[in-house]
Amino acid sequence: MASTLSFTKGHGTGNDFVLFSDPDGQEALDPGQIAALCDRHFGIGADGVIRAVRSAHLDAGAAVLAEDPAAEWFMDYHNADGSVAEMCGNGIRVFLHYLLESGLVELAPGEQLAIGTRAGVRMVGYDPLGYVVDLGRWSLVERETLVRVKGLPVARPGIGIDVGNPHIVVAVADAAELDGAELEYVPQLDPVPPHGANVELVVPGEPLIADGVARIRMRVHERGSGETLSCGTGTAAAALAFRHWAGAAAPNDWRVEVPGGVLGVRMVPGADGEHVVLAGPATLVYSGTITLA
Ligand SMILES: N[C@@H](CCC[C@H](N)C(=O)O)C(=O)O
Repeated sequence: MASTLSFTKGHGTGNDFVLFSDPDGQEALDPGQIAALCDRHFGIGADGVIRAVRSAHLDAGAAVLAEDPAAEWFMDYHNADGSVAEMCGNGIRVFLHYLLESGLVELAPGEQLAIGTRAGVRMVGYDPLGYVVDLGRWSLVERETLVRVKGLPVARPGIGIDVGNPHIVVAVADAAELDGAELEYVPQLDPVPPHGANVELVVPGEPLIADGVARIRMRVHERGSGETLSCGTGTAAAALAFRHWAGAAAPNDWRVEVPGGVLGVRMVPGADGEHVVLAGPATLVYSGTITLA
């Protein structure tokens, strides 16, 4: 039977999402419905779907409530093809904006809110410069992957970075090579990582470092969504990979230019190890209703 869904369309630097609220966990969508909503010709069109559900009403919510009982809301994120992802850095920043605009939470500038995700609890907040998320502890994956991207002359080595979800970052030769990559096609990975990966291509800014801030350019092919205009966790992974390559002289403050805008990434000390923090704009574009098949 057909039913109606009230949704809001939002984006962070062009990485776009369909958001809806389901506080009591009554309206989980199946992968086919998610893919239909994200279809850019026959649906609303988006890189992913985000359901706002109380952690108490979701199986995956038990672990986040054990980690932090304050994590009342869970960001139930799905990629455009209907697959589940552990984390979405742009999505969680847009999610906070949506929770605030919908009146589901109250938060003053500079305060932080605990949000449940499949990667664990993440702290989010906002200030006059944008919406900010602490992506938590990151890790380097001890495995080099050979990445073949259509439009690039040779396969290149990629470095694995985990920021709650998996990424492989590849340094390409120059801006022309970055622009020439045909990222609408799925990159070929060897070996294939156990859960797949988002693939980021990066080049240094000119100059790489100015006034204590490092700048890079990035394009991304997202697992489950294809090429997107931005990927928040991807920009964090790209900055972390570049800092790894650049060595001790590299700063902890990064600006990552993506096709949809610029995001800020900062590495900060945490009680449990180094954390990576992502900041940038989050926009709600319109709200509507749609009939679900
Ligand atoms: N766009 C997101 C990442 C979304 C999930 C990703 N496609 C995956 O499967 O891991 C971001 O802003 O981080």
